Amino acid sequence: MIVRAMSSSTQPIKTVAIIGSGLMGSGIAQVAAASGHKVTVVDQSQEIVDKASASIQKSLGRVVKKKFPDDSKAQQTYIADVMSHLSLQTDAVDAVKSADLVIEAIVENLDVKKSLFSSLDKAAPPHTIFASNTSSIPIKDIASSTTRLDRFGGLHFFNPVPVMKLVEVIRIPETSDETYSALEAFGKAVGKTTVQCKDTPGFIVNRLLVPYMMEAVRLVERGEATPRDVDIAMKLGAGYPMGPFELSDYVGLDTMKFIIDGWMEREPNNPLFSKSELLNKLVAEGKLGVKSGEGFYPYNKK
Ligand SMILES: CCCCCCCCCCCCCC(=O)CC(=O)SCCNC(=O)CCNC(=O)[C@H](O)C(C)(C)COP(=O)(O)OP(=O)(O)OC[C@H]1O[C@@H](n2cnc3c(N)ncnc32)[C@H](O)[C@@H]1OP(=O)(O)O
Ligand SMILES: NC(=O)C1=CN([C@@H]2O[C@H](COP(=O)(O)OP(=O)(O)OC[C@H]3O[C@@H](n4cnc5c(N)ncnc54)[C@H](O)[C@@H]3O)[C@@H](O)[C@H]2O)C=CC1
Repeated sequence: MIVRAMSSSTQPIKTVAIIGSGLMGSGIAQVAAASGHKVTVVDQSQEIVDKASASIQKSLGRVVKKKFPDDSKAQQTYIADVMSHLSLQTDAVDAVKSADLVIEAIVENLDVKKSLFSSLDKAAPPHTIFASNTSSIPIKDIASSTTRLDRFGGLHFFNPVPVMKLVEVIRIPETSDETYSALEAFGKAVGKTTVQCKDTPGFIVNRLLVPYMMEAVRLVERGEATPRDVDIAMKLGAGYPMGPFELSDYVGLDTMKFIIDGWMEREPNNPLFSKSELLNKLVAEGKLGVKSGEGFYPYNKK
C-alpha cells in the first residue's frame, strides 16, 4: 500500500527533488522512487550523478534478492520500474520548479546549505515544502535563508537509508501543522517509522551518538585500546551492529569532522565536543572512510 504524503496545500506529495546524490541523497532517492514518487536527483556534475545512479541500482539489486528470490525476471522488472521514477540532473533550480517537496542532502556546511536554499526559494512554487537532512545544523539557521519558514522542516534519515527504519521529523517554531503533517506522512510513505523532535542539537539520535563516538576516539587517543578492539567490544559486548570506528568509516570521516567542528563552534565550552587530532589527521590525509578506500580501516576501492 502506498501512503501518500500531503504537500502544504494539502495536495499529495507526488514529485520530490533531492539535492545531493552522495551516500544519503542516493538512498533517499531510492526509497522515494520505490514508493511511487516522481524523483529528480541533483548533484554538481554528470559524473557524480552517474555514480549515484549506479549505486542506487546496486542497492536495488540487494533489495530484489530478498523481495523476489529466484525470480530474475521479477527482479529486473522491479528495478526498471523504480528507476523509471527517477531522473538525475545537474541543475537544482530547474529540478525544484515542479517539486512538491525538496530534500537537501548536500555537504554538512551551513553557508553552502543556505546559499543553495536561498536560490531554490526563488525558483520553487509557493506550495513547495523544503526539508534538510542535516545531521547537526539547526534547521532554523538553514531555513533563515528562505522566505518559507512555515514550509520548512527537517527530515533526518539514517545510513544506509534503504535499511535503516527511522526518520526524525524536525519542526521549527514557524513550521505549520500542515507542513509537519506532510513531512511525517512522507516519512511513512517511504516506509519509515517517524519520530518527532524539536530543533535541538543532534535531534534525538545524534545527541546520544556523537558523545559516544567522541569518547571512543578519545579512548584510542589516550592509548587505552585499539580501534579494532573497541569495535569488537561494542559489537560483542553491547550488541551494536557496527563498532564506533567502523561506523565512522561508514558515515564518512569528512562528514564526521563537519559535524564535530560545527558543534564545537556552537558550544565551545562543552567538553563532549572537543576536537580529535586523530580524526583531523585522517581527513587531512584524504582518508575519509569507505567512500575513499581508507579511514580507520583500509577498504577495497570501488
Ligand atoms: C570516532 C570518530 C569520532 C568523531 C566524532 C563525530 C561523531 C559524529 C557521529 C554522527 C554521525 C551522524 C550520521 C547521522 O546523521 C545519522 C546516521 O545515519 S548514524 C548511522 C546509523 N547507521 C548505523 O548505525 C548502521 C549500523 N550498521 C548496520 O546496521 C549494519 O552493519 C548494515 C545494515 C550497514 C550492514 O549489515 P551487515 O550485516 O554487516 O552486512 P550485510 O551486507 O549482510 O547487510 C545486511 C542486510 O542489509 C542489506 N543492505 C545493506 N546495505 C544495503 C544497501 N545499501 N541497500 C540495500 N540493502 C542493503 C543487505 O542486503 C542485507 O540484507 P539481508 O536480507 O540480511 O541479506
Ligand atoms: N553520512 C551519513 O551517515 C549521514 C549524513 N547525513 C547528512 O546528509 C547530508 C549529506 O551527507 P552525505 O550524503 O553523507 O554526504 P556525501 O559527501 O556522500 O554527499 C554529498 C553530496 O552533495 C553534493 N553537493 C555538495 N554541494 C552541492 C550543491 N551545492 N548542489 C548539489 N550537490 C552538492 C556533493 O557533490 C556530494 O555528492 C549531510 O548534511 C550529512 O550531515 C545525515 C544522516 C547520515
